[in-house]
Formats: sequence, structure tokens, C-alpha cells
Amino acid sequence: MISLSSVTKLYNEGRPNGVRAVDNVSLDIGADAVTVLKGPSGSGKTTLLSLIGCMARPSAGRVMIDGRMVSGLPESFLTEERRSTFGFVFQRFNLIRGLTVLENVMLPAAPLGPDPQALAEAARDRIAALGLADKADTPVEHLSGGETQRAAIARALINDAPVLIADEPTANLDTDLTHRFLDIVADLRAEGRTVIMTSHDPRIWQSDLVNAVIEMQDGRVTGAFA
Ligand SMILES: Nc1ncnc2c1ncn2[C@@H]1O[C@H](COP(=O)(O)OP(=O)(O)OP(=O)(O)O)[C@@H](O)[C@H]1O
Repeated sequence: MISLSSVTKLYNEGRPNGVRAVDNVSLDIGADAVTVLKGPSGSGKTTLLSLIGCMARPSAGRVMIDGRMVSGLPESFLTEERRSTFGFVFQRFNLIRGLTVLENVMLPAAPLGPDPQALAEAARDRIAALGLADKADTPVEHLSGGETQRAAIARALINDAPVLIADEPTANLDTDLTHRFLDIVADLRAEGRTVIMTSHDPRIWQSDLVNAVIEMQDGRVTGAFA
């Protein structure tokens, strides 16, 4: 369970261009559940996701993961928390150019020191499950938008992290690939994992798989539907 308590995030605090991107949000996000953040552009969805994923610290308020308070942790602990708890599909965590799809997908597992052969096999399986097997050895800069998105999803899944965090994961996917992504989400939920994503995509929020939709506007939560 992830809990946010009166969380606020200010950018450029005290300056004329200051923004209250997340404004006093309190929220409980269930484990073994699929939660979608929905709302207009600029409403604070990505910022909220980055606070949940320990990629940014709140300006005020607390973020708790399974009863552990993470919002006040020093950077080295946050890095460890990110690595052990989350898989990310985020524009900001872009794939590394010059490396192949396979190398990119293997990368988050490298610090955990696994057997390289077993890791490569697991990575190829993830890549194949997303219909990208024929691109596994292609440098990521040669991929299309949808292929890049799928490589990012494969990378996010490689560590079998308990929580998948995804920012607009189906933005570049056609209907067939969106359904494939939803099948993966169904598997993750069945395995007892937590999925939290932002989405503008009605195919996502209307899916039976989604347990909760949280609506945001101007940095605030304006509605939550189970
Ligand atoms: N690094 C930053 N520095 C300054 N302002 C920022 C930064 N990141 C986001 N903002 C601002 O914070 C507000 C919320 O942005 P955020 O990206 O969280 O919204 P969003 O709902 O995810 O939007 P979109 O649907 O367009 O991705 C916006 O006004 C945005 O301009």
C-alpha cells in the first residue's frame, strides 16, 4: 500500500514562475490493484507519479510505502528504494541511445548482479512478449515511437518489481498493442503487483482491469472512483 498524506510539490518556489504542481493531495493506493491517474494536461499527474516513484521529493507532506516513510530519505536510500520497489515507464527515464533493445532491457538488473546468461534470456522473453523479438538487437535510436514505448515497458518489467509506474504507457500504441499491454497489466495484477499509471486513453480507464481512477485538476484530486 502506498499512502500520500497532504503532499504538495512546488516548482520554482518563491519565483514569479513558481508552480504548485501538486496541491495538498492525500491518497491511499492499494496493492494488488491497478490505479489510473486521469486529468487535463498540466493537472499534476506526472508530478504525482514521480513523487510516488521516489524520483522527486515533496515540498510538503509525506509519502509512505508499505508503512515506510520514504519522502524524507537521503538520496542513496531513495535510489535503493527506486531500484527495489519500482519499474518505470517514463519519458524522463529514456532508453539509452547507442545500446540495443536487449542491452537497455537488461540494464536495470545489472546492479543486482544476476547471471548474465539467465538475465539475457529473461530479457529476450520480456521483449518477445511485447512483440519486439525481431528488434532485440537493434539500437534503440532506430525504433519507431511504439517500439520505443514497448522497449521501455520491457525494461520496466525486468526486475519483477512489486510496483509498475507508467506515464502514458499506451500513448504510441495502436489498439492491438494496447490490448497486449493490458494483458501484461492483467498478469501483473494476478501476480499481486501494483500498477499505477497516468493515461489520457479511454481504452485504459474503461478497461475492466482498472480498480481505481483518480481524477486530477490544478494539482488537486477532484474525484476517485473504484
Ligand atoms: N520541472 C518542472 N519545473 C517547473 N514546472 C514544472 C516542472 N514539471 C512540471 N511543471 C509544471 O507543473 C504542472 C504539472 O505538470 P505535470 O507534468 O505534472 O502535469 P500532467 O498532468 O502530467 O500533464 P500532461 O498530461 O501534459 O503530461 C504544470 O503546470 C507544469 O508546467
